[in-house]
Amino acid sequence: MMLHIPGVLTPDQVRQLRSRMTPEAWIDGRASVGTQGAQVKRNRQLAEGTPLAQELGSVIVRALTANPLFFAAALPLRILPPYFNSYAGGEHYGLHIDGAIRTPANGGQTLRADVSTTVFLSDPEEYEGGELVVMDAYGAHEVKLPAGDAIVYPSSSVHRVNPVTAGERVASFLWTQSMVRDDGQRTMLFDLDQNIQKLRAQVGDNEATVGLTGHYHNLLRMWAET
Ligand SMILES: O=C(O)CCC(=O)C(=O)O
Ligand SMILES: [Fe+2]
Repeated sequence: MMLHIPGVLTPDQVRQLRSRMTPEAWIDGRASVGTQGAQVKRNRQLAEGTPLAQELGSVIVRALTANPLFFAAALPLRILPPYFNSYAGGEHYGLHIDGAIRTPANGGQTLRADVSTTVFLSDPEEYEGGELVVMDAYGAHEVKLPAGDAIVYPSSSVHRVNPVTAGERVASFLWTQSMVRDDGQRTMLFDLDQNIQKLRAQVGDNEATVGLTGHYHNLLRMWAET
């Protein structure tokens, strides 16, 4: 499932994060990638594990974990400390797949990447190109969102970032291990959850909505690892 989550960060939070990213903080993005990714990755990132990356990353993690849509879609068990990237002057990230197993720079707990997230920190008007393109069985999906919005997509999908031909595209990206490993199961749980919530808003709670909520939790009980 691909899901657009609007307003994860407020405009003020975006401004504050951006103001901390001074030019000298950026390093070659190939520092955090395997050999295949290194051949197609041309961008810059904040160095992993530094106090700056940790501080800015914790703003992103707090905002995402407090967001009901992110929680319902990703069902997070563990979140790797977020990364920050910048693309300008034709920089891009060619077709690749995110590695399955990730260990934080500071030696924290290893996780399995189930859900990939990009939080946009530049508005679409600030740059040309730079679309995140995610492939799935239904084709190629181009994503370019307002600053503060996020996209989540399965880490199992091949994707790329188109060259940024003018301006600068700044984003945060991160990997989540979900309590539910399988994207199809997560999608079913998300759809069920969202429809139960719609129903409860329309008719309030009754025996049927309680029963459906029970069904949601029983599926989660069947599929979740904690
Ligand atoms: O910049 C993005 O939106 C995604 C970056 C990406 O795919 C990666 O670093 O693996
Ligand atoms: Fe990626």
